[in-house]
Amino acid sequence: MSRPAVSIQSVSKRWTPEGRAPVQALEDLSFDVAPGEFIVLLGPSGCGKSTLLYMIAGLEDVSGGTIACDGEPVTEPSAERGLIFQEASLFPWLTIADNVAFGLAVQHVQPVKRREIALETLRRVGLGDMLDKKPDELSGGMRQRAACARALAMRPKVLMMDEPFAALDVQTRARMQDFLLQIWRDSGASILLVTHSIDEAISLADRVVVFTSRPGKVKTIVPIDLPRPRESRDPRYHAYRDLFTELLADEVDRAFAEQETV
Ligand SMILES: Nc1ncnc2c1ncn2[C@@H]1O[C@H](COP(=O)(O)OP(=O)(O)OP(=O)(O)O)[C@@H](O)[C@H]1O
Repeated sequence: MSRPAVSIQSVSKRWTPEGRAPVQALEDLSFDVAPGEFIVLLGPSGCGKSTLLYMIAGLEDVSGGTIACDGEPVTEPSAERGLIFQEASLFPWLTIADNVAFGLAVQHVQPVKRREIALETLRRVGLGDMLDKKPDELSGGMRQRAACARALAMRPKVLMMDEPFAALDVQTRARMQDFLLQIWRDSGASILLVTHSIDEAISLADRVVVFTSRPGKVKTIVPIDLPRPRESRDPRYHAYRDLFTELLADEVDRAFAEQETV
């Protein structure tokens, strides 16, 4: 078997906010992500999904355990690991092309080459006509595509997305999911995507990692054994929906029961 793109071994994370009780966000978390695999992280609010992405991105330290990407322990951020947030975090004063080229400048790519890569990537995400627009001249879906282009321009091996489509309307969200599957196939990157939407998880994932309520642990990992594009009328799709609804309801009930006994 090939080396995992991401290997998470016995990872824990404890936050110690100043003047407040420590928070055990994650506990003894272990799973691997294969090269080119699409993983969705699903779990109740506050179970540590975003925290896990930040640690894989190298933006936060683990409190215990190890995270390795392509066999190398993660100690700092790297262009090989892109992170996309719910709100496209583009620089409002730069054009879309300059936003995409920005990360390349940090990597010391020459200006002509930067522009070339930015144009090529923006064309790939369907924004070839928007190069000189500023972010606030674009719709929410377009801004999110530009944020994807900025991450893709760095040719990441791992792309992490934290509820990337949560702020979009239903139709735009469905289109963005199709778009994401297309760029995932084209780029060959592994994807880790956080969502609260069971349908988004079933539509996109190779495997869904379901978290327990805080402290987040792996409750179960469910491979989605359905051909793409996934058809929501398929009875097997419904079976997955029922399964995830039940798994999440258990965790939300458990979190409420614990709050009541505190
Ligand atoms: N910088 C921080 N300092 C202190 N505590 C934090 C910090 N970041 C997150 N936490 C706490 O860690 C826990 C996990 O947070 P995290 O945002 O990772 O969960 P999540 O599963 O992504 O939640 P949601 O689905 O609501 O976005 C929460 O209790 C949160 O309050």
